[in-house]
Amino acid sequence: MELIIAPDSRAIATIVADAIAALLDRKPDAVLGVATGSSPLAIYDELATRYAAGAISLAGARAFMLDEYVGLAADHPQRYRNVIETEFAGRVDIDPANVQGPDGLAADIPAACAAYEQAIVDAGGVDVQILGIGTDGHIAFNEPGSSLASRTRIKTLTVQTRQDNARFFDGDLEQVPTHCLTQGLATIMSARHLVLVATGLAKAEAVHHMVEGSVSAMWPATILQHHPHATVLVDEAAASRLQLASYYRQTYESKPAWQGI
Ligand SMILES: N[C@@H]1[C@@H](O)[C@H](O)[C@@H](COP(=O)(O)O)O[C@@H]1O
Repeated sequence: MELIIAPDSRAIATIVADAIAALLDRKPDAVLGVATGSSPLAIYDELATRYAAGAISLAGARAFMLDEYVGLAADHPQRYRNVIETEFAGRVDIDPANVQGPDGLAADIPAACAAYEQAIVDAGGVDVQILGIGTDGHIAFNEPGSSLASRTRIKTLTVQTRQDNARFFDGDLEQVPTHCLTQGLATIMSARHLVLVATGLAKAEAVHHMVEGSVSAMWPATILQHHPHATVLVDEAAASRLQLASYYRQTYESKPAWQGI
């Protein structure tokens, strides 16, 4: 696992956008894994800026979403499909038909989850998966206790996650759905490169466990320790509980630029 401590989310976004631009250069039909939440927003801003400047094109790219709330109306602004359209897909030239997500309105949820897994396989797998992390260490919506071998399925959200996300629902916990569909931890682990972004003090404990704790379903993000190519980008606040912070800094500072992330 590579750990990068950067000054702020803009600096993080530049590093991640550089990696995505390099990927698109060598593979114009790259498969991106896109995440919701506030953590990836600066990355989407940076990609939109580079697209507007003519520096990158996502015309051939494909994208798969991590997760979706169950039961939110098709036009609900917090439906993750709509959030991804607003924050990412609608700001670049990706073909909307090439952006897929789990169907939180499916009548047959197990069938929809199986079909989603197959769609990712049929696309050749995800090249780079952008991830955030919940304060309880969840990735996508794999809450504590999630099987480390899980695939796309329905999950019950914890009260903590619903409270964390209530800010997107007028601060009203009752409006936050209780269930979601989410890629499983094994689904996420199948991506060729994982890029996890975390900023702010509220993430410091989860980041510490993810990077330096024991691998455990109680801190689902610890599964990244088993990935051969995982990059974790954090700001100073999110890094504040890391025991080996100075080692990570030295390692990144002495890394040749040509290596990228
Ligand atoms: N399902 C999403 C996760 O993918 C995201 O990582 C997490 C953290 O969100 P934020 O980046 O806003 O802190 O929120 C939600 O639970």
